Amino acid sequence: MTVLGQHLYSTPVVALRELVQNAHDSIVRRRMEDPAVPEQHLIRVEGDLAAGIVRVVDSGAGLTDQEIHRYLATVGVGYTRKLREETQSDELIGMFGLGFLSAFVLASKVTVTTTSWQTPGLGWCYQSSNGEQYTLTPAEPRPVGTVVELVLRDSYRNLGGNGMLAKILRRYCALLHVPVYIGQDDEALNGEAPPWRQAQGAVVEHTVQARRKALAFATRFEERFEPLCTLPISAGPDSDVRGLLWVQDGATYGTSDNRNLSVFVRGMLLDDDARDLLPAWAGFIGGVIESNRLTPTASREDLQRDDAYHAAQSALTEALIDGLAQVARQQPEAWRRVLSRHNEALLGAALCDPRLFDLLAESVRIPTSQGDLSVRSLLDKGRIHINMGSPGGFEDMLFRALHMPVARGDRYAVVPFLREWVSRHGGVLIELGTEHGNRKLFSEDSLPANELDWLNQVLGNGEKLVPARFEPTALPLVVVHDREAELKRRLEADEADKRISVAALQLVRAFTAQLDDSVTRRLYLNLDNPAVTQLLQAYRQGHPQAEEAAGLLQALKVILASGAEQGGQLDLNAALGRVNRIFSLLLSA
Ligand SMILES: Nc1ncnc2c1ncn2[C@@H]1O[C@H](COP(=O)(O)OP(=O)(O)OP(=O)(O)O)[C@@H](O)[C@H]1O
Repeated sequence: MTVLGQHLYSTPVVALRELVQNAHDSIVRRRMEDPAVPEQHLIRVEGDLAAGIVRVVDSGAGLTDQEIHRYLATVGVGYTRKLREETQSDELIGMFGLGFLSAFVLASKVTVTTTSWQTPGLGWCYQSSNGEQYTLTPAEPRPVGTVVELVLRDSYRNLGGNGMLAKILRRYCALLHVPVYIGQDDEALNGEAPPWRQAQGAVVEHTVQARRKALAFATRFEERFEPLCTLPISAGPDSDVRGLLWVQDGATYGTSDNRNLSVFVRGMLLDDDARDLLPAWAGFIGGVIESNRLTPTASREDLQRDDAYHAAQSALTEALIDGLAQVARQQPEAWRRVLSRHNEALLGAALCDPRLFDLLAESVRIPTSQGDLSVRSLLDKGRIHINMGSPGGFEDMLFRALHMPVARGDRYAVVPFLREWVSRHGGVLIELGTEHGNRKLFSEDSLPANELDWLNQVLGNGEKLVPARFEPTALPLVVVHDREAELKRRLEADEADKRISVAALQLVRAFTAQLDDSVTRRLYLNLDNPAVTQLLQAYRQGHPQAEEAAGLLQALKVILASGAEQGGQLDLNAALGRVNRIFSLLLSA
């Protein structure tokens, strides 16, 4: 009893939902069985704060004394399941024969007064303080239906307030098909049907007015964000899921997960955090859905991962992709806001589905050294440059000199997105800092061995010297860090080992084994640069000042590198000293 009553549910408040659900099922039963059934049915939940009492009143089928013994008082057995199996009804909610027990968690005494439609002249009163022992006595007949009265335990007395009851039940019962009234209210808390039930036919019409209604509905459900625009979900052949998704109006980062999905089964809220039904990339999506096919677990707070669940998952992904495409087509202003709020998440999303990629390819923005730009404005003669290092590296310096933006490969999803983009739309992606990328940026050339030796001596600080030709020609030389070698070092560092699992580590090792880290820095010397050509000429002619002039270039290298990164390895003060010395040498000559 303790396990079933107390530990099955995450919160004792669920008991209120269970009682309203029983009232609902009893009304459905009466509609099916009682030929003289009244037109109007209702459920009324009344609280008495001072007395610490809650009453749930229904105009349902009521129970006979036999039924009380057999169904209400027997754990794991319910008339509801029997009826459900006989009629295959989609309306009945209960199935496990357990929910009523949860009342004893909230209440020190439960009294059920009931009159069955089968015996309208008789009343029965069930009473129990623990669900194990109970009494059943005849009572004054009441109008057909049932009153369940809870005398609340001290710790739950606040549930006796009508305001509190309304707050709780508004969430659970928002989509229930029978009106639920609180206290003496004459307006039901679930009076307004959700937008998808109001629409004629299967598909929600997309008029401005319908959109406004849907947005107002979404606003009531989304607690943390303002909904930005809504996306309808209609039932299809594989899944009966219907409802509404919306894009949240709050900035996300690539991996933010604010998915928020409430699932109603047969009109009753089952799970208000069913985020796994939404695709993982939809971190900026909220929604409400309903279905009769999804199967609750016994606690009725989660869903079984069955065929219906997987069908619902696919239906939601489809609705999401179609819905976003529709917003892009029909609501340009909302679409602009979607793009600006969730740019980073959408970059990642685009990689998960080719249709999303098509939708977003031209409109998402790529973070670059010059701010966020569309892929088109990053293209330079069919080439897109991407910095595989962190910002502030030589790549940024080089591209600043070229007046060209370079994409930031250190940001979420940028590298795979750009790779996908060029594979679909053509163009060349130059990944700077990788050997492959460098070869595209610097066309390597050669020099005689003696010249290379001398240059190494006067310009080098342990880098590999590579004679090359590159833009801008005004730049005589640049030190380039090998990003793959850096990555290899980082991945193989001991501290990384501690943070990752053995399996992941094996993968990492397999990957890094392929990376050549024998060269960590290359010094590209620009043979198109006038200073470099003159220097080489001076060396060849045995010019007495050739070494001093080289010293100036070496100083420039150090100064540029210190502005870029890891200048710490080079002596900036010595370089500045050399500039001063050569300066005074020139002027005194
Ligand atoms: N208000 C009510 N009016 C009429 N019958 C009721 C009422 N509440 C409970 N019952 C009867 O008692 C049975 C047991 O109820 P209980 O809440 O324990 O389980 P259930 O609703 O059948 O299933 P679940 O555990 O899935 O909610 C019901 O099947 C129904 O026959």
